[in-house]
Amino acid sequence: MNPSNTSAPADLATRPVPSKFAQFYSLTKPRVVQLIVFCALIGMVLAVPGVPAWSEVKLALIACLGIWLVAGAAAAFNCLVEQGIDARMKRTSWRATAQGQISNPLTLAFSAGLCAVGSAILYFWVNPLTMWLTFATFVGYAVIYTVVLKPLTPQNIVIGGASGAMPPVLGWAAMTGSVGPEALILFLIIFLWTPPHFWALALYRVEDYRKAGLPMLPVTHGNEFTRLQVFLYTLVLFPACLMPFVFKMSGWLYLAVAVALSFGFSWYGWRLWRNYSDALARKTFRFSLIHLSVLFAALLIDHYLVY
Ligand code: HEM
Ligand SMILES: CC(C)=CCC/C(C)=C/CC/C(C)=C/COP(=O)(O)OP(=O)(O)O
Repeated sequence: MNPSNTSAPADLATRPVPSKFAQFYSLTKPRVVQLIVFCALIGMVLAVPGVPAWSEVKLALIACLGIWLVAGAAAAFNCLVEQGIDARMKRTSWRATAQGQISNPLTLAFSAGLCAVGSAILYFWVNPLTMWLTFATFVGYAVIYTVVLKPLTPQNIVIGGASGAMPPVLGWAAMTGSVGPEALILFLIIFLWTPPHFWALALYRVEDYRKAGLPMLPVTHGNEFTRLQVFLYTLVLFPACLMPFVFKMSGWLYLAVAVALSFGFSWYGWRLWRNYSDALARKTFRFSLIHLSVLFAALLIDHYLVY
């Protein structure tokens, strides 16, 4: 057992131990990675004008698999590195690595295995550019964000967010063998979305982060400053979300959805800034997930309506 799990909350003791498969699967942070792969898929869809040929559908599915495996590997590596921190935080103390249910060599082998298989799929069945960009994203999140930036600076998630924003670029590269300006617009949207997404959560989890000794913005700069940053980022994100329409990547349906979602997110940001409660911060975090999922789904639907 990992000695650090002595500080885990008491209710963990009463939880049934998940199966080995479930333990390994949860290390890949499945829900985050699902949205990541979905964003990559939208990059693929927008890269192919009109209705795709069967060969393009197959290529997209294979690329999704490769990106999914490497993203899961990055998440598992993060769990390995952060097991001590995870054990100190209520939200993450249940993780198999924090609980000492999976040994370090096994977690490392799992992460390396997923990364190797995913990279091989991308290299041989998609294209080398996508493999290298995906591998760079792995290093960006697993090493630069997790190991270097997270314990160092409250701007960790702003800089580290660049790796989370890469999926549409990976998707575009998978279908075209290049990186188009349209993919960079989608990158910009996720890049600007990440700070309000994460800081809304960090606001109501601030005690977790304080206990873990991590310099997240609400710990280093306080609640009020972080709320202002959340609000300002939702405002800057607003015009970025309109760019796909402005640059003719999408039509009126997307524009309507983007305006509604952006008003919604800014409205949450404004209310959070003016009148803080943990409940509202939690709702803002949840809305961030709806915002990105529905925005990208609108790009997908619009793409096939327009063509
Ligand atoms: C450096 C960038 C990011 C940071 C620091 C971050 C942080 C977090 C954290 C701490 C959670 C956990 C919430 C919880 O356990 O209650 C979370 C949840 C989530 N994040 Fe992010 N995130 C980032 C980027 C992204 C990106 C790029 C995506 C997708 C494109 C994403 C999608 C999600 C989803 C779907 C959840 C919900 C997971 C669940 O309900 O289990 N995140 N994020
Ligand atoms: C190859 C590829 C596409 C990689 C994608 C990288 C990736 C998984 C990005 C998502 C970002 C993420 C899970 C942040 C969680 O923050 P955290 O690690 O600070 O959260 P925690 O406190 O829950 O560990």
